[in-house]
Amino acid sequence: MANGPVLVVDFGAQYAQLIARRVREANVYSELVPHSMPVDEMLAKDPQAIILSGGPASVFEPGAPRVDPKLFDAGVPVLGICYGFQAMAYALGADVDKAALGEYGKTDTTIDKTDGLLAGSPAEQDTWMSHGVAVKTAPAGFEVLAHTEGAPVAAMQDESRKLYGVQWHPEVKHTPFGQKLIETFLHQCAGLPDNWDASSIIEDQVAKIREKVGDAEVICGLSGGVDSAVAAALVHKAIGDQLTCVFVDHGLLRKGEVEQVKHDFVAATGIRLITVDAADDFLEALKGVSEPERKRKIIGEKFIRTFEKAQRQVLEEAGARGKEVKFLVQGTLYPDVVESGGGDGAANIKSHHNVGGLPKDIKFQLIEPLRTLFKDEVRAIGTELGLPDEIVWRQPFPGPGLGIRIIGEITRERLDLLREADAIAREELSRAGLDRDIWQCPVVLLADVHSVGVQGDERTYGSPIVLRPVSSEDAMTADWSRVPYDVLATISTRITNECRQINRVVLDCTSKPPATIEWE
Ligand SMILES: Nc1ncnc2c1ncn2[C@@H]1O[C@H](COP(=O)(O)OP(=O)(O)OP(=O)(O)O)[C@@H](O)[C@H]1O
Ligand SMILES: O=c1[nH]c(=O)c2[nH+]cn([C@@H]3O[C@H](COP(=O)(O)O)[C@@H](O)[C@H]3O)c2[nH]1
Ligand SMILES: NC(=O)CC[C@H](N)C(=O)O
Ligand SMILES: [Mg+2]
Repeated sequence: MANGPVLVVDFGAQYAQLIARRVREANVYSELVPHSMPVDEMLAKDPQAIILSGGPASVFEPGAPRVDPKLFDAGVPVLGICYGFQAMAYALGADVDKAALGEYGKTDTTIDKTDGLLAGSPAEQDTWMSHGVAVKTAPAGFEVLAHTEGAPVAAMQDESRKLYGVQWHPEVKHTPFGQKLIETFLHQCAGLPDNWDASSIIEDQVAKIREKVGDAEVICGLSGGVDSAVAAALVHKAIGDQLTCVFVDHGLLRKGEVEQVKHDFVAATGIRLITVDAADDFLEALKGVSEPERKRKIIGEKFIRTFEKAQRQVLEEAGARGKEVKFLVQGTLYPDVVESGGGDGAANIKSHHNVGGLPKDIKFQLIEPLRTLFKDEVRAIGTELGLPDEIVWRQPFPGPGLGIRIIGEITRERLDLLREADAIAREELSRAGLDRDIWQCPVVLLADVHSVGVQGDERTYGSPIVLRPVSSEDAMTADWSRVPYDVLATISTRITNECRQINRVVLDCTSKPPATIEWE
């Protein structure tokens, strides 16, 4: 039997990685490949099964990506989802055309046959749909398993060839039986064992890192956050003392952060760490800049220059004078990549400093063992590696730090002010026991906005502070947290009393989408 990965073929879907992630959740190894990869190359990977993703195109239009029918004769189980399902049906000669009724969102679905792919499924169920094209008749050899008002064939299978397709999206949380369908496809239809979990990811990455690095020296950009701590622990497991972590104090950190990271990280991991004070350098380069993308690009470049400059000190501390540092480890996750426009056909929402903000002439080779994963998976790996809860459950803090939380130009005075307000908010949220309920709470200074206040019978004309507490699972979507009013009241009173220039505290009650978590 094949023992390669389950291949997820990306047709430009919003959530192709989400399919790969659901497969991992079913304890099966998966890899994402672009639809432009020739079928022979896909089959050369010895896939145990193939999932065809959704996508924006209409399969009958010129230029739409097609599937080579050869794929269906290879004896590999295939599941088509939405566009992937339509493309499969079209390639096998079915009638695929504009739907009589487009279906977007929750859709009543009738299951005609609870068998094979839909074994054990309730006869009526809600599914999440997003389609304007429909499969009108099933290809020869297939049986129809389900229909909806707009999709005469909403699910189909040919058990003898192990080919399956669904019009709906089983990968989204809003399809209640979605994960069950994916598990049935993998374990029952394709007969795959569940043998892939956090410890397999660790083993796999450790082997890959060892092979790539050899006896070279490696640095890791360490922020004290979850992602870089887990990446560092993983690389340390692979190459031990060849790794040195570099923590950059860019002047955009929160109150007390430098001391806390230095102490906690080394105490928890014993990994060698050097701290570089680069605040003057970063703040000089950011002088006069208010446009968020420019800030991000400057910060991304300065990080790399700082790592380059730190090289000599790193080699000295590592007892490796005369060698060079060839690799840079970063704790990049998939959301950083997709938001920076790095997904196949995905839009650039913001250039995360560690992906879209990197300079072109970077001379390090990157090691990013978490690049295809989501935060909750990374947390599971951190726990498996033995990192303490304080690190694994730390709230995210963006690499560009307070630099993207001052709306307007960054100055030392504004940073000091924001640092105080942020420290108060964090202290009160922790005191109220809300640390685990809240994913993170950006505190944002609207530096160029002024409003009138009255303090001590005097007129003031100060700037507002925004509180942005959110709940989330993976930062791809988020909701605003319903923090109790009395906690908000305490934070507001303390900030306006203790930070003289602030005369107003406001709450951001917007979900993501339409907003993002950070303001810039
Ligand atoms: N102050 C810093 N010094 C060195 N490297 C940094 C710093 N801030 C960020 N980085 C690098 O950039 C990467 C991306 O930052 P990001 O904030 O997404 O991750 P993180 O800080 O490790 O985790 P979290 O999302 O939990 O804050 C980090 O994993 C790390 O490699
Ligand atoms: O390391 C980072 N570099 C960045 O440039 C960056 N921008 C946003 N973030 C963090 O990513 C998550 C999603 O943020 P947004 O909803 O604001 O896009 C949230 O957790 C943000 O704090 C960043 N992290
Ligand atoms: N989400 C999808 O994969 C959509 C498929 C196709 N573009 C349709 O509208 O039916
Ligand atoms: Mg961070």
